[in-house]
Amino acid sequence: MSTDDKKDPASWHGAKMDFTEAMSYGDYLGLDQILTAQHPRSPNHNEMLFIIQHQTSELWLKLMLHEMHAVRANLRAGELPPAFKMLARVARIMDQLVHAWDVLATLTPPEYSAIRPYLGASSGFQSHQYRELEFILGNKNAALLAVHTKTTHAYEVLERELHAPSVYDEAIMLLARSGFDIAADRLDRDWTQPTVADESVKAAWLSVYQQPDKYWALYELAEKLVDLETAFRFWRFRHVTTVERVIGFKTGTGGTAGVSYLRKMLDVVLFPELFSLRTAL
Ligand code: HEM
Ligand SMILES: N[C@@H](CC(=O)c1ccccc1NC=O)C(=O)O
Repeated sequence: MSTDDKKDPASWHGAKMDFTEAMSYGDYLGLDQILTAQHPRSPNHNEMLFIIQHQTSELWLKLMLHEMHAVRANLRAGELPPAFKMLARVARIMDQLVHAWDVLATLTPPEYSAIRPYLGASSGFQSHQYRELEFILGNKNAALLAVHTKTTHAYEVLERELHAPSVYDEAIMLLARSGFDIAADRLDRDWTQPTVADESVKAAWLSVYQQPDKYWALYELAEKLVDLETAFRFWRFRHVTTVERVIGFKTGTGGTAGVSYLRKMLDVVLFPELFSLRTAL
């Protein structure tokens, strides 16, 4: 690099400097929109943390949904290797969100209490992307559509997802196509209902785990799903413990009892047979 280079505003180590005609980093990423979407409502310094923590979570949720829709399509098409790759990615994203709680836990009760009155009735309970993720994983609950206005895109998406087989339903259909004897009412059911444990599904997964060499792809699928559910459980646990640390046992802004509601959610089992079969191994 010559001294001239350092002085020339059109060149720094050969880097392109003029983007009047070309697409720049910020153009490509839509940074003008993203970086002007933080609107603190309180005078409190810590609200920026609260906003960015949620916005980044929503971006990761968006990617998780993008991946999970593709996982379901790949399972349906019997394309397992790409589905494995995506499931592994989603589990790692979930791990990242688990660790993100460490940042939010730096928010102390008095700091949050200064922000909370400005949140009104808004709550993560109303996150349509979170609800869609629960639905695509099989934790269906039609009653929760009501927080979304009927005419909105979010409502339509959630309604469509409520009626569609979950990723786990697709895995079970794959078991049947692989020759396992799955109960007919498990293969064609009311998809709006949450996953319920089924003995024929448990027996099929048990065979897979008893002969991994014979059923390697299904075995790998099962373990990828267990990885994902494990990460999700950690997320739920960190949520409720962080909430207890920050607001104690106050009622939630979304109207639920708060910590006791979130604790109840720790009982949700997304892929029941994949966990219950372990006792038999
Ligand atoms: C100080 C931080 C937080 C507090 C005090 C808090 C508190 C709560 C409470 C009390 C609920 C129950 C619903 C209600 O009545 O409002 C809830 C639900 C929820 N929160 Fe948070 N939360 C916090 C951070 C977060 C973060 C960072 C996320 C990430 C996106 C999040 C996502 C959710 C979701 C998705 C629900 C619905 C859970 C379900 O229905 O199973 N929350 N939160
Ligand atoms: N439910 C929380 C409020 C809350 O956490 C929240 C409010 C607005 C936007 C995101 C939120 N995060 C998760 O619920 C509370 O009761 O304090």
